[in-house]
Amino acid sequence: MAGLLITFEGPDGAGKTSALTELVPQLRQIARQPIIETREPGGNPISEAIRRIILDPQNTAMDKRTEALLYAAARRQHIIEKIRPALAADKIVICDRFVDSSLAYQGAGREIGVNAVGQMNEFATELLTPDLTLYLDVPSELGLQRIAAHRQSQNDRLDQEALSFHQKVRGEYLDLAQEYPQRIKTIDATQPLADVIAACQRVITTTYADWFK
Ligand SMILES: Nc1ncnc2c1ncn2[C@@H]1O[C@H](COP(=O)(O)OP(=O)(O)OP(=O)(O)O)[C@@H](O)[C@H]1O
Ligand SMILES: Cc1cn([C@H]2C[C@H](O)[C@@H](COP(=O)(O)O)O2)c(=O)[nH]c1=O
Repeated sequence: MAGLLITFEGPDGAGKTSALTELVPQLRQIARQPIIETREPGGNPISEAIRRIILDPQNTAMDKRTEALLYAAARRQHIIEKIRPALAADKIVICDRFVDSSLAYQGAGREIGVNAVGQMNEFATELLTPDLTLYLDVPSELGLQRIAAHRQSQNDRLDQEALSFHQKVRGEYLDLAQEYPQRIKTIDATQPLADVIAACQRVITTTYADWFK
């Protein structure tokens, strides 16, 4: 058995972090293998340091290709230090964001091009692809409203982007979900959080029934 890589994706404010906070402990109770929860950019000290640089609102001078390279560099280190060893040990890795984020945010949002960003990530990941991706879909306006309503600290550099940027990001996620329907399952994240969590759990446990009691 090789491990399972399950990723969560969505526009800012879709509720991935909120959903995972409740979902992962629930899944741990019924999983037959250990679950590793992690996130991108981040997941280990080097990648978390890169995260701080990328998201720092002071870094207004950052070029969009520099940004894309930094996300890919953080991802590479994350895969080497954490994801690959966990998969090799047959664990279930649940990751908040992965390559689809780069395709949506840098490829479409920053208009670098989805193919160019995809190629760069093929180099970084050596083609490691999630087994399953849950895409939490919300209209960009709602995602941004949620962030504004619950803001506890200064917005990060990407949260501060214009609505049109976030709309391009969501548009690319919707295209990816159409292109890869076997891997990417769309969850309506405008529902109450409890329903979003239940829907995610249902998709994971029915798709990988053998992995759960
Ligand atoms: N289904 C929901 N209904 C209403 N509010 C929600 C829902 N899901 C999350 N929220 C609220 O929206 C805000 C953003 O949620 P969260 O931080 O989980 O999103 P996220 O997808 O992780 O966003 P980001 O990628 O920007 O970190 C939080 O304050 C959370 O309480
Ligand atoms: C992995 C990845 C992330 N992003 C963006 C998406 C978000 O705006 C931030 C990460 O913050 P979160 O609160 O942890 O969701 O970074 C991106 O643009 N490209 C990527 O590859």
